[in-house]
Amino acid sequence: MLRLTSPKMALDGKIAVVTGAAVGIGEAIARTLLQNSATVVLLDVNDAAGKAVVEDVTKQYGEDKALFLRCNVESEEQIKAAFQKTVDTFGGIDILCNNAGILNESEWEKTVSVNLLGVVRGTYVALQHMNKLTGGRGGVVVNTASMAGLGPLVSCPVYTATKHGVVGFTRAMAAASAVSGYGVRCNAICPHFVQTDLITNIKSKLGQFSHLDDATNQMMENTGLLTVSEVAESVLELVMDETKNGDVLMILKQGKQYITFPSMQ
Ligand SMILES: NC(=O)c1ccc[n+]([C@@H]2O[C@H](COP(=O)([O-])OP(=O)(O)OC[C@H]3O[C@@H](n4cnc5c(N)ncnc54)[C@H](O)[C@@H]3O)[C@@H](O)[C@H]2O)c1
Ligand SMILES: CCCCC[C@H](O)/C=C/C=C\C=C\C=C\[C@@H](O)[C@@H](O)CCCC(=O)O
Repeated sequence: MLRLTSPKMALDGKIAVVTGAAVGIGEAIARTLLQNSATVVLLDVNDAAGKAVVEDVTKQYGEDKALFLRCNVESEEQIKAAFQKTVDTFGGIDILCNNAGILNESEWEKTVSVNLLGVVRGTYVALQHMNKLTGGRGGVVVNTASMAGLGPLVSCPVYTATKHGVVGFTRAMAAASAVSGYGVRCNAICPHFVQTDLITNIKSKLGQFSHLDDATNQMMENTGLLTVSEVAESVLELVMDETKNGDVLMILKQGKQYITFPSMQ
């Protein structure tokens, strides 16, 4: 295939928004998109860390390639403002990575609000800008689910529910977009355990299920930990491969695999 640009230029001119981008997987996603020439808006509630990432990547990629905006994905108002600022500043949105997420079985309603409702809010607001039927130029949404979106974690039933919801929402949105002609692809990643803050002090995050942490800790020991870069590379694959819509990519230490779901027909 004749490449008109180098692979690293593949996202030149594309505008990406990444939620939960200040640290962890989101930071790695933002850096990987920048490395491939996208312009990236980083959204998070951690101002200090988010601004530090932007300061660092600006040295590497130049001015006007990255912007940090404080945005709590629990607030539709803040999401609308951040996305409008993105469009006003850079001219549109081509890529959305709904990545922000927490693990807290005590504050389980907050977990639902961030992990599931935050993905719905982000997708619906982004569609107002990306949908070809309403003046957008199409694009792709990649949602960060989890292996807990494919199978239950005994120690965190609500977290499990949110991630199952992200997988289901992503697949349904992908179908709705395809049938409606929105021109927006929707995909999800399901990483196994990744070395980030989210999995530190797990027992303190399990609430009434803290006595069940052994099974999860044992699984973590058995499977090993993914790096954030390994996860970000999978996000890049789903962003760049325009054949992917409604796809769910499981990411394990030993490799990655697209999930096949039972046919409903
Ligand atoms: N670490 C893992 O083992 C693992 C595995 C699979 C999936 N995930 C998922 O990956 C995503 C990123 O998690 P991580 O491991 O990088 O965790 P992390 O705690 O290192 O980073 C999460 C980021 O999201 C931000 N955030 C939290 N609540 C927010 C909100 N309301 N609005 C905006 N930003 C918010 C945090 O400030 C932080 O910067 C989450 O959705 C998580 O469920 C993590
Ligand atoms: C308490 C840690 C939460 C980490 C959340 C993060 O999203 C990582 C998830 C990684 C793996 C999840 C695997 C789920 C496997 C299930 O299908 C089941 O096989 C697990 C059985 C053991 C258990 O702890 O429930």
